Amino acid sequence: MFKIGLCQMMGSKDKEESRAKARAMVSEAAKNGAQVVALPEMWNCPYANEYFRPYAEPEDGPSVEFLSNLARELDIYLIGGSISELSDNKVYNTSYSFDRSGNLIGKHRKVHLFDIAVKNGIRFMESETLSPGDKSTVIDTEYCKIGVAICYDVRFPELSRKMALEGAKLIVLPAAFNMTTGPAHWDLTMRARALDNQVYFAAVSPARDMKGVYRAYGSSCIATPWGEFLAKADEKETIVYGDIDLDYEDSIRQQLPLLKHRREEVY
Ligand SMILES: O=C(O)CCC(=O)C(=O)O
Repeated sequence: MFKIGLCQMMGSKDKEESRAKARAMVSEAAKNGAQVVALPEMWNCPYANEYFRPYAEPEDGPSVEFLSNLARELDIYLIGGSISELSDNKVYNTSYSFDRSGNLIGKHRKVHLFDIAVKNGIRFMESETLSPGDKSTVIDTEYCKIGVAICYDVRFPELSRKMALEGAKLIVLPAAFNMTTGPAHWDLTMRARALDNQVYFAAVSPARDMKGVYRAYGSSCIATPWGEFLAKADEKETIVYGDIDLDYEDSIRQQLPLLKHRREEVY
């Protein structure tokens, strides 16, 4: 059993301010006993194509160093939301994860780019500026294996299934759904990925900024292997906590052995 804390933070256009906010919220989560803490998608960059390249940093840039130091100082596992990464002149939406000593133990580049145009709703074309990653990501911790994916990645059940089959007991999703697809699909999708893989599924959004360039749906949440919400936020800045009970997960998997009943030869 361990405690996770999801920091539903309000980012800023000013990177220094975003770092200060992240430091304050991650520190509070650690003080309140969270051993694994997560930040949202693009926590230090406004969520719009025009900002991704100017805000992008290489892996040896200040934001990765900041996250590593924070994990070490607070003695926690930190899933560092996502930031804009610059590599070989390409820009990626990338999540870095750290152990208690601040070592980088995982790097996930968003695999599925968010290119959608919903009638009378949102249009967003991440592929205008971002390049996709090409790997799934499962990190090893002293508690369990943790899968990491980013936002739109949640819509592709194959990715979560792959991580579950690789042993992930918890999947953490830095995400920033919007006010069109959030109300329609957020709850359902997070609970479905938890239920169909019998994992804990934790999604961490930015808080909703009514003055910002993007209105995030908020609603950071933890769904259980039984498909229920253990905890869920509204749209305001807050920290969501939950106890990840691996014995409970095992017992669900024993009582309802979905993963064992798969018939891969049929499909
Ligand atoms: O899938 C959605 O509806 C939202 C996805 C998104 O906002 C993202 O990938 O950043």
